[in-house]
Amino acid sequence: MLTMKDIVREGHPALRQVAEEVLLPPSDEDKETLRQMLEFLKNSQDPEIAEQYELRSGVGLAAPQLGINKRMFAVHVTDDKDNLYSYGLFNPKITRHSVETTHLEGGEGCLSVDRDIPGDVPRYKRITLEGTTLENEKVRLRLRELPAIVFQHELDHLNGIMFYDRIEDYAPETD
Ligand SMILES: Cc1nc(NNC(=O)[C@H](CC2CCCC2)CN(O)CO)c(F)c(N2CCN3CCOC[C@@H]3C2)n1
Ligand code: NI
Repeated sequence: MLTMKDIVREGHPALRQVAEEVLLPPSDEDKETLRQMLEFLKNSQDPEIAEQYELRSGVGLAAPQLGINKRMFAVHVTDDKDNLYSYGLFNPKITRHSVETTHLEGGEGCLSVDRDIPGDVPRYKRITLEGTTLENEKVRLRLRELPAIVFQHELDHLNGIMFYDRIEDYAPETD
């Protein structure tokens, strides 16, 4: 099973690369890796398992965070209407997005970043994302709010972008 020791941290070159497309149909090895990533997220959201294996909780995980330079990520997140979005996706891409943006209250974090970095991370409020599932089926997802934010955070990892790259540096407010 994957644990925190498998997750690379800031400074590892994989976090700043543009990951390579996965050849389809996905190999058994790529499917196994993606399945393990999804399992990590589920484990990390189980209080007992998370405590036992000292896992930081996650709702998303991208292959570059394992030092794997491939365009694939896993998401396991529930939205405000209790809809569960649980996917392992190969070669995801955003095909449409709202002009409107949103951000996570309290900012974002990252399992590859061992420090708190405050600041709003602007994300599209709504996105349409296409990709290939673990069952090698093309899927088109229309996402909004938290799921949309999570998928955008993971897609950024496939392009070597960290959440704090998107925090605008405001001039300090003059009182
Ligand atoms: C929002 C949130 N971010 C958590 N961690 N950070 C991550 O997932 C990073 C990715 C997220 C950071 C901001 C957007 C994407 C990992 N990243 O670095 C991957 O690239 C959480 F753990 C979490 N939840 C809420 C739901 N809860 C259900 C019960 O179990 C605990 C779980 C905790 N919500
Ligand atoms: Ni991250």
